[in-house]
Amino acid sequence: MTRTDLSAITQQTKELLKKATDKAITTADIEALRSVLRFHEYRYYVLSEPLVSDFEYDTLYKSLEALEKEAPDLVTPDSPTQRVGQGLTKDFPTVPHLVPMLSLDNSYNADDLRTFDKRVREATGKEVIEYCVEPKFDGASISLVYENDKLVRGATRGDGVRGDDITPNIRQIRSIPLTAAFSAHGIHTAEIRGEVLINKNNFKAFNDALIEGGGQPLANPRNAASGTLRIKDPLEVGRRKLEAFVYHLGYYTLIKGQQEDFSTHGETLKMMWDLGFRSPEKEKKVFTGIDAVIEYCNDFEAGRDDLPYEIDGMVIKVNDFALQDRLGMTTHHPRWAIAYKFKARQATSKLLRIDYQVGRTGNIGPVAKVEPVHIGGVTVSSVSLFNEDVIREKDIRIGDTVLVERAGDVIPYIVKPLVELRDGSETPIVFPTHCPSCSDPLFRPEEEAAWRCINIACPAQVLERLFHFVSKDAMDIRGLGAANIEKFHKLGLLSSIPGIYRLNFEAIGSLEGFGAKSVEKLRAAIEASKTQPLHRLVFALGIRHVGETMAKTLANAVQHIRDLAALSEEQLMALEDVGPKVAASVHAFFRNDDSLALIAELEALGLTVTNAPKPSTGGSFEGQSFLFTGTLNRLKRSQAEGLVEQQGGTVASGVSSKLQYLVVGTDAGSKLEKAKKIASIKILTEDEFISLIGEGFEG
Ligand SMILES: NC(=O)c1ccc[n+]([C@@H]2O[C@H](COP(=O)([O-])OP(=O)(O)OC[C@H]3O[C@@H](n4cnc5c(N)ncnc54)[C@H](O)[C@@H]3O)[C@@H](O)[C@H]2O)c1
Repeated sequence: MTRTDLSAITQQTKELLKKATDKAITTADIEALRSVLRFHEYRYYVLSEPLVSDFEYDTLYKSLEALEKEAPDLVTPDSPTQRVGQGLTKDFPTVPHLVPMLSLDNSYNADDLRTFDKRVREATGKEVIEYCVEPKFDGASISLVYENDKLVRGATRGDGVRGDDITPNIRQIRSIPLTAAFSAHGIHTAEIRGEVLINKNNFKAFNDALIEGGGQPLANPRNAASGTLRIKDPLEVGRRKLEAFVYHLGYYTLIKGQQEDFSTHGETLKMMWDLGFRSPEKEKKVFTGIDAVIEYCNDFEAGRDDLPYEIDGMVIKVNDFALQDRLGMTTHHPRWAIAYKFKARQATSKLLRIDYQVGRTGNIGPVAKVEPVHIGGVTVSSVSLFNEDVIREKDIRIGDTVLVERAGDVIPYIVKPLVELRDGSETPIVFPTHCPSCSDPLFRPEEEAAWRCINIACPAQVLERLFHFVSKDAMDIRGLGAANIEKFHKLGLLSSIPGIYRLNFEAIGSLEGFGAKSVEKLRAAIEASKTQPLHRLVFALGIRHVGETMAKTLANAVQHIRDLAALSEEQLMALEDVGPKVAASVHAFFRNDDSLALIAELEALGLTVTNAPKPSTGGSFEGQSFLFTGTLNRLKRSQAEGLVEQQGGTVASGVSSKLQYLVVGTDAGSKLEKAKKIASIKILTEDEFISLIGEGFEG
């Protein structure tokens, strides 16, 4: 496809989207809609490089569906509504599915689900329907055929009728059993459906390795899973640690004289779980009536980010097989099921300009300003680009249409520019040579990705250092937020960290918006911060490469903060998890006269600069250290660590002979291997850890 074709079809997509939003689409648009949808399906299924968001695709798809409903004579057999996406490659032999692998109808809100329920009730003549609700796994669909209890074939969904035969790759996925006793349920041949996924941790590790090797990271775990299934090297597939959930018994034949022992979808999920598959048996719930279904979908969406794998919605299925048969299917989807899609996480937008932010250590962070776009329930208009290398590697230009992703708590980022959509008006990004705040020339130290301003009096840096010092995880001074710091700085009331402890409260009291009460609160918060434990002060100083955990390691190693100045780089490196980079940075900080003067000043102002022995908390973990590895399923990592600290224990940063407990979640890696070699370390599962906490736990 040439660039002109591409820009024509993009233009056409935009026009149709606008018409769809304005409800101005007519049957005259039907052919254009079809060809545009076919084009985007090819980009999505075959190239794994979509040019529009799923929501935009679905909007056009729904418009076509509505038009065809209005004018059934205009439906053609090759219409996108009459088939599922094209996903056949030329790399594998193809095999027919025993029954077609269809898509799902989509819903986006409670009203859509109520309409679906109404339709089902009307078609079946039932007053209430029993539904089985389960997560919609966001990976690549597969079909597995078992004969005489043996896995004989694994295929992709392909075009829904035929799929790529990828049996050798499928055999590498450990959660897919090679034998499963279907015969115990009277079944001779079974075709089951599932989704292949790569969990978030493995995806991250995989992308990190790609980046390290100089490659481009993959956009999301779904692309990673579907791409991996199609590589022609089964051992490499095995190394990528794919996982599979199976969620549907699509077809089966019975052994002569036998009878099936299930009559609902929920029962088959349990059966597959008992046969050794990973089915959503633990996640599924069966409800009578749609209201409880809606509530469960909302609850699941709220907890989506805590799952170790990606889901993009829920699937609601009529539970009773007899009712499913009565409802039947269209050429595109079964009428007895619907997907409830969560809010989208990706969208396209236009890159308008780059702003440059000065960090507290003088690093210059480019921030892309994009046309405001809704992603995952929030409006995104600023996206960090981290450093100049990211811009160069991704070849991002002003005026580009960019694919923006925002997943859960993760800050939004630019996946890539859509190079195909360039029309020549885009301009390369020219990195500044001088600090945008103080105009000093910028430096880029060797082996670093960031340009820096090294003027420590640079106003932007002063502000950032103050923001960091008072922040929640540092000295936690409430009432001294960014807006107040900026205001006081502007008025000349605050220009350095010690200045916080010398604030002129009288002057502040006379400012607009500050009553006697708020001034008193601020004074009390500042006063209280003086007794924060030493590790918070170490963190608050904003030493490069020293995060919260490292600050604890450093603070625990000394009596007085000044003692850190006496440690050589070698001595620092002997501390847990301190590498050469951290050691060099800490050493440089404490050998600097300005830093020592700052510490002396803070000590004179009454801040805690010594490491007082911790009073006994009487907690049951007193004196014990814990480390967590792998993905926890019941607790969030931060929650688990908090529980340890609450009980008087400490959280270690690595495996060593000083560690007492290693708590192991799913997919634990090298830490577990290392810990197994040290006999004194007790290895606990998450459940064992929770029972150790005992009755205090209410999670
Ligand atoms: N952005 C684009 O350009 C573009 C292009 C084409 C398609 N799409 C997206 O893809 C969607 C269509 O893709 P699709 O046909 O794969 O449909 P889908 O992804 O919306 O839903 C169907 C699929 O869900 C999967 N699934 C996961 N968990 C399941 C469970 N528990 N039970 C049943 N199925 C489960 C199955 O693989 C099934 O094939 C569109 O709605 C659109 O959002 C986007």
